[in-house]
Amino acid sequence: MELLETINLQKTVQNGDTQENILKGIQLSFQKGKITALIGASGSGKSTFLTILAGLQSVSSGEVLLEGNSLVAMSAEQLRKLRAKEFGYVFQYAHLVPFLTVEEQLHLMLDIAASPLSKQERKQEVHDVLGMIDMLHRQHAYPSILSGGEKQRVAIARAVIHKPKLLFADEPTASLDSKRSMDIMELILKLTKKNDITTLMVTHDEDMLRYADRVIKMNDGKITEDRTV
Ligand SMILES: Nc1ncnc2c1ncn2[C@@H]1O[C@H](COP(=O)(O)OP(=O)(O)OP(=O)(O)O)[C@@H](O)[C@H]1O
Repeated sequence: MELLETINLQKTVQNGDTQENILKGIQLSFQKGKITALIGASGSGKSTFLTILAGLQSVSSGEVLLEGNSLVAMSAEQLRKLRAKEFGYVFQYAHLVPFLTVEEQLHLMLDIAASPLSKQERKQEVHDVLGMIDMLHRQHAYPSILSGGEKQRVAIARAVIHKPKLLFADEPTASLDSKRSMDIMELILKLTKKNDITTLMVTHDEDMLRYADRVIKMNDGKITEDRTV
């Protein structure tokens, strides 16, 4: 069974007097552990598609199946639990909680995901992940003193510390220069491959495609290219 699958996925929105079809029957499946990059012109529907798969937006018709279970059929509460436990999110900006230290950001995520780890195991896990992102020296720092790249490293650690099944990344490197972008992608690769996390990433940056196992191109709400790299 595929990890994630969409069946004839459609999204229609009301723009003034007109109805606009922004996703026009998308049929795709995603294998476990792979990194898929979603590319395409501005307005082609990439973020809409990503946020629907991520359980953050509803469909107009069609299905989204996670290990065969319909996200469309879930109640708001079921979806909230699923998102907290099985999904991780990274956006263009880190969106760290300003009044929590670096290590507290990670502990908070383990709390939200209702991690089965004991207190001691959680401490160890946070310590290990901070080591992996080279941020142990900043564990007691607040976000305001961190650089853009450091903030994004913490955001990525926070997105995967609970070992979600899926990581959704919407332009995770868009706010960074090319060296830092590559560092961030290396980190995403390292952390997701280690835990067999499946990654879906929207990007405008051609240089980031080298980190993907698969590249899907969208145009006007449809898939126009799908290649394994
Ligand atoms: N809730 C909404 N109401 C009305 N129109 C919407 C809504 N959400 C998205 N759209 C429109 O649907 C189209 C697709 O938007 P989407 O954000 O998915 O595109 P995108 O490919 O991610 O674009 P970009 O690369 O610029 O971020 C756009 O024309 C957008 O204006």
